[in-house]
Amino acid sequence: MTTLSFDPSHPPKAPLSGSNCGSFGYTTLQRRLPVIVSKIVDDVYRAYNALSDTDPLKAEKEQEAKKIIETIGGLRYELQRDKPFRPFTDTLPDVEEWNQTLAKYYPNSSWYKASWLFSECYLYRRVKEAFALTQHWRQYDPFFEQKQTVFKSSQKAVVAIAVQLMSPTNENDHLSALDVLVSKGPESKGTREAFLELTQICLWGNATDLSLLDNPDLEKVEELQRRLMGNRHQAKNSGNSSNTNNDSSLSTSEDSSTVNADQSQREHREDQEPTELEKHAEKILQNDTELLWQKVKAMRNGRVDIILDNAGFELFVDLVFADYLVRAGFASTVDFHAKNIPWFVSDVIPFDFQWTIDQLYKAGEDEDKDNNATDTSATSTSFFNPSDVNEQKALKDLGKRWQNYLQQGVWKVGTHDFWTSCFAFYHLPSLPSARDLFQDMKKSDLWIFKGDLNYRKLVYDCQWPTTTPFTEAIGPLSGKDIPSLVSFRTCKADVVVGLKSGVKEEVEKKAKDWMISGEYAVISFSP
Ligand SMILES: O=P(O)(O)OC[C@H]1O[C@](O)(CO)[C@@H](O)[C@@H]1O
Repeated sequence: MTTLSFDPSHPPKAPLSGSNCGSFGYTTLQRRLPVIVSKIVDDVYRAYNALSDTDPLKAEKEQEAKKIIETIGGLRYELQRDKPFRPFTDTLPDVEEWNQTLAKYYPNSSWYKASWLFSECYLYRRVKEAFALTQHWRQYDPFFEQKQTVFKSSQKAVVAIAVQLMSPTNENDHLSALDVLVSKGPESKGTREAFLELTQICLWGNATDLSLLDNPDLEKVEELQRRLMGNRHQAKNSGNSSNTNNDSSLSTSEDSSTVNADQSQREHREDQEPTELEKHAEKILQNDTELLWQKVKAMRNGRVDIILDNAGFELFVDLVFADYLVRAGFASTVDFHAKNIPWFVSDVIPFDFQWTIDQLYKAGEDEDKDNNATDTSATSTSFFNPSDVNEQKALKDLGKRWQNYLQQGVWKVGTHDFWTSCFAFYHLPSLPSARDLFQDMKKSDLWIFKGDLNYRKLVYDCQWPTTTPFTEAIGPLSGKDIPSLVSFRTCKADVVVGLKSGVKEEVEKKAKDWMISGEYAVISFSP
């Protein structure tokens, strides 16, 4: 392996590490990861118990499943006893790089000695190894069921957004709300307002990820989404599934085609309570939305790359945002980057991506089976099943539109081992194994990084003072030959940069756990 221009074990500042007692890294290694690992054991146990007696390979599958359970149990033991890292033994294409990195940069290192970032990535790669060493379970995603369950609890929010985007704005009008908004062109007020609202929805979609919720309380997830999408739900719950919701820019501006009407609605709104999204805007501690808008506004038929984070509701709102960029004419292609292997519990793998779109266009239809890699999960009714025909139609239309984007190459979904390596994004321009990815991504106009882990990898997960400029913390990624990039991230790890002086002290007074609770966020832009 060629020598790296940045030694992954020596970031530019002291790394976050499990060795710092009381840090979130420590809590994660001590408490959170053992729970996550135990849930994998439970999942595999359930999966092999659900194997059909008529399956001729049942005995073989069962034997392999027991081996996986034993291996994962061993992994938990190594983690809890802080045993030294060992090399990987499977034959996946990234093994050589992992093993060379371990040997060169982490000799004699272990879970609590290494950086938190490395240890955590190593753990998920070891989980993959346990499955990769089998014949029948190599494609199995032990997190799929959890992702599915939580996404199901997002149905109300998903339906509400779909209805808002897809419903005609009035009876004589066949155009959907989003189309009306963007039909006035990129410079129009409606297009800008839709942008402002959708960036926030896209941002806060990152607040409910499964690795943070050890025991996801589905009611809490729903409540959070209800609060964020508050005004949409009020409209929906009052039986109004078309666009008469006055508090949302997706339904107000220009949908009556007169700016005057829009203005009077805005004036009327001034007397009202701020919307939930407006209230949440105060919690965006670095908010570069305006800089991002200036960039996006100047783009015509460009290329956007979205480095995805979580499946479920977050993926859904990412797709909504990508749809907006296409319909407004800012982007003619969107390249989505998913993970190659199950990662940090709820990260999107390509199967999740297609599955999500499938569930939308199949809304309300009966179907036979869902297929994870084994025959263990079966459902007899469709995943989304709203009783209202307009709601069903909105989901279906959205799903069909997105499927068309995929078929026409407007949207592309790719993976690369770089995203599930141990490397921080500092290494993207210089890592030989990522050269193809980097060369391709350089053709883009804008990179959008979703979520906490991507942010940690952007800023190398180290102990930066919070006032460090974002462009400094991302090192080589702020270089001249790199496209503009933005990170949409709710804060779930103890590293935050880009704050004005005094902000940290202020927010600390309000919430001691502000860095890790997912309640606060940043939208950080690098031109
Ligand atoms: O899904 P996200 O937003 O990348 O978050 C991943 C989570 O996992 C962690 O990396 C730790 O397990 C946290 O930093 C973060 O809360």
